[in-house]
Amino acid sequence: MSCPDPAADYVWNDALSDFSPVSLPSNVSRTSLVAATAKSLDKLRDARPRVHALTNFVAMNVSANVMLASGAVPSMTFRAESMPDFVASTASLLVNLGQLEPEREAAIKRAVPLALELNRPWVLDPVKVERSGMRQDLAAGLLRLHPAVLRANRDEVLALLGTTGSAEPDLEGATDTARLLAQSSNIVVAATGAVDIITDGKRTIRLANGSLLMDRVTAMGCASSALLACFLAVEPDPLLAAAQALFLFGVAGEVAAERAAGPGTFEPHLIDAIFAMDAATLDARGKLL
Ligand SMILES: Nc1ncnc2c1ncn2[C@@H]1O[C@H](COP(=O)(O)OP(=O)(O)O)[C@@H](O)[C@H]1O
Ligand SMILES: Cc1ncsc1CCOP(=O)(O)O
Ligand SMILES: [Mg+2]
Repeated sequence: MSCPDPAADYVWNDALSDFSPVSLPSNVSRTSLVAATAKSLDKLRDARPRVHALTNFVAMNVSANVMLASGAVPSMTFRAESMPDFVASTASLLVNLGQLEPEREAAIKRAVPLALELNRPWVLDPVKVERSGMRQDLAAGLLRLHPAVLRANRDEVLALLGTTGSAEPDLEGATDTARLLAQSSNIVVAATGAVDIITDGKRTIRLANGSLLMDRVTAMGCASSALLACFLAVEPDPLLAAAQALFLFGVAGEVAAERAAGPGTFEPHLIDAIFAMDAATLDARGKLL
């Protein structure tokens, strides 16, 4: 049975009428991305920040393990009344729209205005937004509140731009599309796929690591968004936080794919590879386009 939170709609509608855009600086090289990713991982492992993830049941377990492997400490309650306590003490927040049962929607509408008020960076993952008008409406409202980063696959990016049809087949088209959404929403967009495109509309970083197996194991996108929330806890520039998280995730995915016998054994190898990641491995494998 759902548990409506009477405060949620009031706080939510109030928040929608009051947002402030972010402003961003410039320039990233491969060498600096390797060094910055390793540095952020050191910070995560030392400080062990707590990161609150409002995510779906399919993704919870793998996301929590990916977060723990990075050094962060996950919390995942989606009880609306618990949001003030959990958001006040979190370093950053993940908002994932997968499954989206009423309890989690109420928690999201309570948590996001609190995160904005308390200056906690947050990530939006608009899971399968192209398939549901209800999810479209919620995602559009959330985008107006300026998440630090939107992490979405190419179909989701297109849906948020209001375009129908399937994702751009070519990289330049997909890059233009991601830039357009970043500019029109004034946020960082991390459009994942075989190549991850991370852009604030001016600066763009494209990462070509990862494995085909990541498309054959459930909730890899959700787990990448969870890892991104962890990096927002230690890296203040959202473009760099997104690039570092997806760089780590992609390189760890490649390492895992070499060790796994198939999708069934991929996930534990991925978690092991994140846990053991170092600057030398990032440097040896990192591919920027
Ligand atoms: N064909 C592929 N080759 C390499 N990496 C991939 C591939 N497909 C997805 N990935 C990686 O898997 C992760 C999840 O991305 P994606 O599949 O786009 O998300 P979602 O599960 O939300 O659709 C990202 O880190 C992405 O780089
Ligand atoms: C909610 C849900 N339903 C099917 S898969 C899934 C989890 C999301 O998966 P992904 O992160 O790969 O988009
Ligand atoms: Mg997804």
